[in-house]
Parts: sequence; C-alpha cells; structure tokens
Amino acid sequence: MGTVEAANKDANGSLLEKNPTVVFVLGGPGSGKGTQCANIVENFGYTHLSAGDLLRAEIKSGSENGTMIQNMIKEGKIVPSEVTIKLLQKAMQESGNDKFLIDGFPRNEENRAAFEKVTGIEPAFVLFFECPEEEMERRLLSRNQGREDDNIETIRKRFKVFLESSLPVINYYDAKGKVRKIDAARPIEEVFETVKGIFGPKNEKAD
Ligand SMILES: Nc1ncnc2c1ncn2[C@@H]1O[C@H](COP(=O)(O)OP(=O)(O)OP(=O)(O)O)[C@@H](O)[C@H]1O
Ligand SMILES: Nc1ccn([C@H]2C[C@H](O)[C@@H](COP(=O)(O)O)O2)c(=O)n1
Ligand SMILES: [Mg+2]
Repeated sequence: MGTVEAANKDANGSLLEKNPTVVFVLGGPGSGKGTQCANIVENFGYTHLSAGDLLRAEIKSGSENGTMIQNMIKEGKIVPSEVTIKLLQKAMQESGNDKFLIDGFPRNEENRAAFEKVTGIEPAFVLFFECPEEEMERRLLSRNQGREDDNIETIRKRFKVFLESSLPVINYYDAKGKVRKIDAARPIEEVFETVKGIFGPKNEKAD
C-alpha cells in the first residue's frame, strides 16, 4: 500500500473497510435538505450528518476553533475543509453505520477535493434540492430555530456563496451523471415522494 493510501486508511480507521455508501445532499439554504434527510433516515436507515449542525455543535463545545467557525457562519462563509472533514469523519466512525447522508457538504471545490483525497470516498449519488431564492428566503425567515445566520443580511450572503461556490460542485457531479435533481419548491410530502423514488423500494426499511 502507498504512503498516501496508508495514511488515509489510518485516518479513516475502520471506515473504509466498511465500504460506506455516501449520498451528498445539496441545495440552497432553506431548500429543505435537513427536513428531507429526517424522512430518509426514518425510511431507509441512513445516518444523517449535517455539516452545518456539526459546526454549530463544535462552537457550543467550546473548541479552540469555535470563534473562527462562529464568525464564518455569521458571514455566510465556508469553514476550511480541514475542520469540517475531521468532524464528518469522527461522526461517521462513531455512528457504527455504513450508509450516510452528508448534508450541506461539499459546499465548494476545496471541500469536494479535500474530502475525496482524505477519505478516498466517492458519493454513490448527489441529491440536489432545487428551489427558487424567494421561496428559500421565506422559509429561512420563518424557521424560528434561533440560528444566528437566519437574518436577511446573512441569508443574502449565503445565497451568493451558494451560487458562486456550491453550484459548481453540483455541476461537477452532474457531468459525472451523479446528480438527482429534485423540485424542492413543492410541499414537504410531495418532495419526499420523489425522494423515495430515487432511493427505491428495495432500500426501504422493513417495519
Ligand atoms: N417543502 C417545503 N415546503 C415548505 N416548507 C419547508 C419545506 N421543506 C422545508 N421547509 C421548512 O423550511 C425551513 C428550512 O428547511 P430545512 O431546515 O430543512 O432547510 P435546509 O436546506 O436544511 O436549510 P439550511 O441550509 O439553512 O440548513 C424549515 O422551517 C422547514 O420546516
Ligand atoms: N460544508 C460546510 C457546511 C456548512 N458550513 C457553514 C457555513 C454555512 O452557511 C453554515 C450553515 O450550514 P447549513 O446548516 O445551512 O447547511 O455552516 C461550512 O462552512 N461548510
Ligand atoms: Mg440544514
């Protein structure tokens, strides 16, 4: 085994041995990624890992990176991959599962390339929740979960970052035939009907 491969295997612990299934869940802020991931977990046995949730938990934990992460989130900016990937790897290892919905990651080309290099994992496919900005803005302004970035000033910055940095990642995977685009502007139940069609009846959990 080459040195890079050996180092990655070491960093990933037993993760790679499980040959994990990873689905990246992407879409603009407020497109419904978290909402639909909760439904997928219930029906298909995946573990949901939201990069944003992991970063917010890191702030709360009082970690040395907390202030940097908090400032970046307030500005709608993307935290360096090194930090986010470590949190994702740890959560994947701790879950004990081998099927993951990675929500809100990769958010830019740096995230994408670093994840592939560090973990050696390629996504099975990418769910892309497509939604007009006006609808996403409405949803974010009425989310009421006390998120510091759900204010109109930060929301506009997040939309800009999505268009400039995250859409190119979606286009990258689209060129590889991996994107499953979903019209996310419809009611939650209707969106989930489409999602179910993508995961397929053979993957559904038995009751
Ligand atoms: N299809 C939908 N129709 C109407 N409201 C929705 C729909 N999907 C989600 N919502 C609501 O919109 C808000 C944002 O949804 P959610 O948190 O799932 O989005 P998200 O894509 O994870 O956003 P973020 O990127 O900011 O984390 C929530 O209040 C949620 O209840
Ligand atoms: N890969 C990521 C994911 C998220 N963040 C930061 C920046 C986002 O605006 C914020 C909230 O994410 P969300 O919960 O909306 O998915 O978290 C990041 O830097 N890198
Ligand atoms: Mg979310």
